[in-house]
Amino acid sequence: MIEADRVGRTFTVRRRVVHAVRDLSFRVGAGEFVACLGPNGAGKSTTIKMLTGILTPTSGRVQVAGLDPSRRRTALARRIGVVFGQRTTLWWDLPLRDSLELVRLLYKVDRKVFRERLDEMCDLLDLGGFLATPVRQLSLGQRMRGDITAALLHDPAVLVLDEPTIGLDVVSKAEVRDFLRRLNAERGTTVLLTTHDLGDVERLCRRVLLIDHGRLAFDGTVDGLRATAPGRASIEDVVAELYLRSRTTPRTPPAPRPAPDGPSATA
Ligand SMILES: Nc1ncnc2c1ncn2[C@@H]1O[C@H](COP(=O)(O)OP(=O)(O)OP(=O)(O)O)[C@@H](O)[C@H]1O
Repeated sequence: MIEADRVGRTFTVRRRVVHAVRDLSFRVGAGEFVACLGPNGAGKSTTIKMLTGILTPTSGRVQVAGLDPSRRRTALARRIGVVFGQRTTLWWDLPLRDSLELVRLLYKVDRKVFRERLDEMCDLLDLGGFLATPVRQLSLGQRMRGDITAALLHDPAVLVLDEPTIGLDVVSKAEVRDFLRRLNAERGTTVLLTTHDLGDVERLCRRVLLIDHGRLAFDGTVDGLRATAPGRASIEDVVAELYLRSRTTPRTPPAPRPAPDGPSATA
């Protein structure tokens, strides 16, 4: 369903080349629920942006739902839903209901289907109390529920979320997680999310991709991730150790230094 094959993305900032993502390869099958972890600046958002067609890779190949995201952005939009926790796709000054109606028009969702889905989302995400509220007046938790609804109105096969629980209180987090778990289990929607909240990982994901310095550092189960730092009590401790190791490990091996009295053989 999602495929990254030796993908790279660079940015040039004041003539300096930043390698945000390097040589990244992974596959996510239909119906999987996968978390993408990594320290700040590791390349997670850049990866998500390439998977959703916002950014074009500078090397390698990406396919999502059988499409090249940057070339088939419109076609892809019909197959995937995207939620950015730090930004809304809703219309700031419109009531949530009108904002969702605009999304319906954009995605050409049949009016009857829209009503059924909205009713369902109102039940599952408890939207009813604030459908008439302008988006700018919504709390972060309400806005997130609105954004998730907007991303799912066209019933996409894949849902990609960038930090969906950021800033949410414990109850809102639990509600969003419960909703995502059910979406994956009952509708079979493939879910890929980035997060710094390891509660999301423990409660939702069977598989973890760990990105470090733009490269894939781990791809496996949550238990497999724990096993990389034996003796650590919690998943937070495991991940903290991995991130600390990453800070102290050079990104590329240092060039061999010649011995003081000239180059030596294999010493
Ligand atoms: N538009 C851009 N222009 C220049 N550099 C960028 C741009 N976007 C990202 N970068 C750089 O690419 C690297 C990876 O950034 P990215 O946002 O993908 O990391 P991240 O893992 O999502 O981080 P965080 O967890 O802090 O959100 C960083 O060094 C960042 O500064």
